Amino acid sequence: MVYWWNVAALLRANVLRSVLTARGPAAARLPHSPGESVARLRDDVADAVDFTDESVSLAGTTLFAAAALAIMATVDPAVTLALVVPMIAVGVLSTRLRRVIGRLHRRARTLGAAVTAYVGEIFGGVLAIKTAGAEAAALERLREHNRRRRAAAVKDRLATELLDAVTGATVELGIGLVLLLAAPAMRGGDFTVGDLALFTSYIGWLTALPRTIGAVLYRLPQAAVATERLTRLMAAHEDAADLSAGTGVHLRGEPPPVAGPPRHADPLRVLEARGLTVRHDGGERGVHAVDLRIERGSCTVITGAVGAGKTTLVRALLGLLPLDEGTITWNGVPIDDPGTFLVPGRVAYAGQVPRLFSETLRDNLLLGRPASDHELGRALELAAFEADLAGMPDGLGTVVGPRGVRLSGGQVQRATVARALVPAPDLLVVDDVSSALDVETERLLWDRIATGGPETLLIVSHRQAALERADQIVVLDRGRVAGRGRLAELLETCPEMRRLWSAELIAEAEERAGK
Ligand SMILES: Nc1ncnc2c1ncn2[C@@H]1O[C@H](COP(=O)(O)OP(=O)(O)OP(=O)(O)O)[C@@H](O)[C@H]1O
Repeated sequence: MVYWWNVAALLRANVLRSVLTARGPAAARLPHSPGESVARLRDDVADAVDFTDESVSLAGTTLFAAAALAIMATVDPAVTLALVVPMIAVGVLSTRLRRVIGRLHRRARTLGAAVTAYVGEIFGGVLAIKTAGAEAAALERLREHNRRRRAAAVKDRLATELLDAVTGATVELGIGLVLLLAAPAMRGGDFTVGDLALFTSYIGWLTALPRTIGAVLYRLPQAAVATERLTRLMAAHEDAADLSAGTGVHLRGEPPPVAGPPRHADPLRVLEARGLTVRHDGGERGVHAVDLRIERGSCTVITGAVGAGKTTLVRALLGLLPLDEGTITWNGVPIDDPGTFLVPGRVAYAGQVPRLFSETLRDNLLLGRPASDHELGRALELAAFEADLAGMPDGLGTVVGPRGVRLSGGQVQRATVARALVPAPDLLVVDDVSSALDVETERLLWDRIATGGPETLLIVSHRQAALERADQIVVLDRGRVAGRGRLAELLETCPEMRRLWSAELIAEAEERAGK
C-alpha cells in the first residue's frame, strides 16, 4: 500500500513539476477544462501504478514457476508439457486482445474525464445555471455524458474481465489435465500418490504464472494509455522516463522550507517586444505584429475595447501563451523562454481573473515563500487592503474559502495584487482590475503603487486614473496597435483613443452618480 501511494505521489509530482516549471507556456499543454487534468492525475495515475504493482510480483512468480516446472518435468515430462500448452494459449490470447483493450480503455478514460470536467463546470456555474433556470437541461446533459461513459466503461470492463476469466480458468483446466493424464500412469504404478500431491500443490505456482502474466498483460495497454495521457500534460520534450524520474519528491516528514524567488543579477533596464503575434486557433483573433518597449521606472498602460487583445498581449509577453511570431529581449538580450524568465524575482503578474486558494489570507499571499508579517502588511497597504484587513477578526489568518468566496470581489482582486507585490518585483504587470473595483478604489490603488510600489508598471486598464498617469499608452484595436503615446497626444491623434476616453468619462460619471 505504501509502495502504491509513493509511486502515485511521484508520478503526480512529476506532472505538476513539469506543468509549473517546464519551458514553454503550460496553457498550451493543459486540456481546456481543469476537470480533465484532475481526472488524468486521478485515474491515469492509478492505471499506471496498478501496472507496476502487478509487475513487481511477476519476477517472483516466474522464479517459483520455473523451479516447479523443473521439478515436475523430472517426475513426468509428458504431464508437465500438457500443463504448459494452455498457458501458452492464454499468453497468445492476451497478446491478441491487448490492442482491443487499449482502444476500449482509451475511450472509457476520455468519456470518464468528460463527466468529471462537466461536473466541475456545473459546480463552477451553479449560480449561472440557477439564474438561467437551466437545472433540468444541465442535469440531462450530465445524464447524457454518463450514459456514454457507462457504455464505454462496460465494454472496457467486459474485455478485461474476459481475459482475467480465461487466465483464471487455466488453473482448473490444469488440475483436470493432471488427473486425466496421470490416471493411467497411476494405475501402472509409475505415478505415485506422492507425485500427485506434488503436482497438485505445484500446479498453483505454475498457474499463478499465466494469472500474473495475464494481469500484467491486460494492464499493459491501460498503462500505455495512461502514460501517454499523463506525458501529454508535460512539456513536449519530456517522456515516460521523466514521468517516473526520482526528482527528490519529499514523501515522509515535514517538507523542507521553500526558498523565495532568487534575486537576479541583471535588473530591468528595458524590456522590449518586437512583432508579437498570437493567432488564436490560427485565425484573426489575437494580436498581430505588436511592438512594446518598457523602460525602467515607466508606467505603460495597454488599453482598447472589449476583445481588442489586451490580455492576449500581456500573456504572450509573459510567455503564458505560445507566440506565433515575435521576439522579446531583456536589457537587449533575447529571452528564449519568457515563461521561465519573466517570473517572480523579475516580474510579478496579477491576472484579470483573480485566483485565491482555499487557505488563509497569509498563505494566499505567501504561496509558500518566506516573508515577514511586516512585508505582507506593506504589500497589503500598497494594494489598498489595510482597511479591509483591520475589519477581519482573524486578520492574516482569515480563511478565504474556495477561490476566495468569503471575500468580496474587490477584496479578492486586491489580495491578488498584494500577492504580486510581496516579492517586490522589478516589473509589476496588472491585467484589468476594474471589473471588481470602483473608480475611487482603483485610483487609490494606482496612487499607492505609483508612490511606494515597484518602479516599473505594465497595466491593462481603461480607467482615467491609470491612463492619466501613463508615460506611454498603447491603444489596441482588433489585435493591432492603433496608437501609442501619452494621453494628451493620443486624444489629438488617435480616434480610437478619443472614442474610448469619452465612453470612459460617461461610465465613470454614471458610476459616481450611483447609476
Ligand atoms: N484562448 C483563446 N482561444 C480563442 N480565442 C481567444 C482566446 N483568448 C482570447 N480569444 C479571443 O481573442 C480576442 C482577444 O481577446 P483578449 O482576451 O485578449 O481581449 P481583451 O482586450 O483582453 O478583452 P477584455 O477587455 O474583454 O478583457 C477576443 O476576440 C477573444 O474572444
